[in-house]
Amino acid sequence: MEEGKGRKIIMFPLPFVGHFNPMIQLARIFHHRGFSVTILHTSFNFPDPSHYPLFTFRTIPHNNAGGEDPMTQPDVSSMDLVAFIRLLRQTYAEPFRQSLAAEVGREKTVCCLVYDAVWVRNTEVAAEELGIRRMVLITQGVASFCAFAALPLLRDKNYLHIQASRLHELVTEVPPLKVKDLPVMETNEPEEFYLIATDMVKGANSSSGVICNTFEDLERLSLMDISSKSQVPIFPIGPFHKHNDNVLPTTKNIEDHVTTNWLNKQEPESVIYVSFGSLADIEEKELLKIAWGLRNSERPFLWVVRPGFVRGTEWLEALPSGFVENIGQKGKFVKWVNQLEVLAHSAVGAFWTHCGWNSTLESICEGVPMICTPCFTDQFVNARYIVDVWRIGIELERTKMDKKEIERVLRSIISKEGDGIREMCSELKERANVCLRKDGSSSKYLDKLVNYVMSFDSNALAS
Ligand SMILES: O=c1ccn([C@@H]2O[C@H](COP(=O)(O)OP(=O)(O)O[C@H]3O[C@H](CO)[C@@H](O)[C@H](O)[C@H]3O)[C@@H](O)[C@H]2O)c(=O)[nH]1
Repeated sequence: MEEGKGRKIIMFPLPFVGHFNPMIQLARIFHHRGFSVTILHTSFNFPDPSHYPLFTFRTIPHNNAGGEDPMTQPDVSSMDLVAFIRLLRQTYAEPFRQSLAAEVGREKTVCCLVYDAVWVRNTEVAAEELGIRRMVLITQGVASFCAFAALPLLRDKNYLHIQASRLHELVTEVPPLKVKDLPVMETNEPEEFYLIATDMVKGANSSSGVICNTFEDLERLSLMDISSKSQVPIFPIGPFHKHNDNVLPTTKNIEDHVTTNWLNKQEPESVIYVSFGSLADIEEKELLKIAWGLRNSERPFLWVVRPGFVRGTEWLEALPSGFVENIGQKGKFVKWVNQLEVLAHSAVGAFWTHCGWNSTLESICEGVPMICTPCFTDQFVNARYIVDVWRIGIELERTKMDKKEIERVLRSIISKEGDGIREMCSELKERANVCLRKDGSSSKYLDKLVNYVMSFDSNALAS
């Protein structure tokens, strides 16, 4: 399709896998509709552009011209995520403004900026100065966005510092969430976290529109909720990765082939796939509980243990000597996998996940039941919806995790007890397929989005 021909969209992703992947998938969706796309990316975590030949990439340098990169200083690696995001926002605010101005000066066909909701203030000011329309991408679910939007109210009502004895109470302002599901985070900078979360909502509400990686049938009530509170158009066009086989190009390495060969040898729906995404880390003692629980469940498992996953040590050193050898072919440990391929493999019977939004959607699209161990922010919200609303998973709380409980949950989800969950998974998978058909809700919203962006003037001064 050629609708967007001659028009350029500038995109500004947050440089983490869980945020970059959906932005690139969205870029491919726009490209498919004829737009050209330039990605402005921080020098930190700069991707290999040769993997994404459809797009132009420009590096945004850090703010310490000629000096050391503030993002790679030794003390940065020990920072908590909130402090890290604060530093990221400070480091790239002015360089982003200059990069955007240079891009707009060079290109007369720019019709809008699409940026990750977390960047907010830096981008708002820069885009407004240049008269560029800005649209926000929410890489999380809409239910969690609604919970972020409710944070000021919840803070006024003192929910954010509630006693441990009330953690299981329903929060009537944001049902079906319980106090323990509120999208908060353990951090040394709680005020900064509150600022990032509330800025994100304000930034979205003052933008020209919000693009969400979700579909109407999945989050209907939450979509109605934000639409009723916000003046800006909302475009739920997900799941992004299912548009036109929008699978990101990956270079296959030997490890991927070995993993596929191993999966090919397993019984259908027998394997527990374990991955906690790209950011969460765990304590050494948690690693041990997971390892023993997996072993004792006697189910085959595929476990992603990426570097940095265990706080302060290498995972292999944390396990008793001989543990991996004793597991033998029953379990497989890998640093990283092609998750979409793994979830689509017929041998996979359940996904033990931290409930990051991409993993949640990917699992829904493949109809795989989930075991939910959320670690921070939106993951708590996603877990509640997976377990209580969509009924496609079982909760395995991080604080309650011990080897017996793990063993029990792993055995039950793969057995007859998991039948009801599997039925709901198939139903939801089908609904995800339907929304992407020509007359499905996500396809219709995408047409609306394309027409909307087409209505923006190139390098528009009007807003
Ligand atoms: O071995 C692996 C592990 C992960 N992935 C991919 O990496 C992405 C991980 O994304 P997600 O599941 O969302 O987890 P995080 O990396 O933790 O994502 C961050 O960003 C998400 C979107 O904002 C939030 O929902 C999470 O809470 C936040 O931690 C997914 O696309 C996976 O397919 C792989 O390809 N291979």
